[in-house]
Amino acid sequence: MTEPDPTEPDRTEPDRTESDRTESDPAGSTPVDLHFTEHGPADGPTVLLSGSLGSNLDMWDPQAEPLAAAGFRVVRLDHRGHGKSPVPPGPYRLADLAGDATALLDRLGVRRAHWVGLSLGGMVGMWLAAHRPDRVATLALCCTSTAPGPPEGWLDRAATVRAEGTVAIADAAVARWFTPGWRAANPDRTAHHRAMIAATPAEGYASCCTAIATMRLTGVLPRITAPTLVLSGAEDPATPPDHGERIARAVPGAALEVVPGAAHLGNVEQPGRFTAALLHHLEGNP
Ligand SMILES: O=C(O)CCC(=O)CC(=O)O
Repeated sequence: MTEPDPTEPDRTEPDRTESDRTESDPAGSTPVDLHFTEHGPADGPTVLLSGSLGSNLDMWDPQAEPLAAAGFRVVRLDHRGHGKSPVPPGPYRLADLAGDATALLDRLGVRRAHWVGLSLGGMVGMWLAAHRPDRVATLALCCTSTAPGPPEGWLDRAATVRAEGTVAIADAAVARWFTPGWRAANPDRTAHHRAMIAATPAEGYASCCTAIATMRLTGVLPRITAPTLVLSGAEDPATPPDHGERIARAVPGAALEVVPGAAHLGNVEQPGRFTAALLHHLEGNP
């Protein structure tokens, strides 16, 4: 049984609209052709890296080469409305983002992939593992949540971005992505990630905020059968470790690791710890 989640009082009832639509249309709306890159051997087991709101696939720079060197075919994607992927008009649902990812796997001829998702990428991974278990070999859920704050906050953020652009939220977001110490020690890399957020199309960013505001994941976690690792950043203000703990309790057999010295983009701030944990998980579940 999933425990009631006191932080998501208005997300505990099943979302009839979402479940009706996902049962009749598990792939969501018409998929778009996502932008992606590949590293590593084409015949290796596929690892799909799926990132956070406001990012592009460069956020996985610290992991791409090490995972490829370990023999994995590493596929990094830009969500719809992000990076170099198309920007269909919103709002979006997690089902839409998951449908784009399965369409990409189809294009690549991959039946099942190891899913590594951070924040929004983890939310899409939870959706996919629950609704399309045939496509997910293993699941790594990094710095993510089933309820990262009240839906109104996400709808307010979407409205701000639609009115003023992503530049309006870039400073606040990058302050959640990295600890103050890391930002002070890495001003160029902080500026690079701030620019990544500010370059995200407003329609894409805002529409993904709506996907987060309307998602209903808590009830489906017990269905997940993929071997699951939950990684949290000890200093993550956006999806704090107790959010990861709740996921790890609800997904059968899930392992949990809390990484010290990491805020929201823990894979960038603590690349060694994150990559080692991912490799241990992937190699332990071939
Ligand atoms: O990063 C995500 O995918 C969702 C959480 C978030 O937006 C963190 C932030 O930038 O504030």
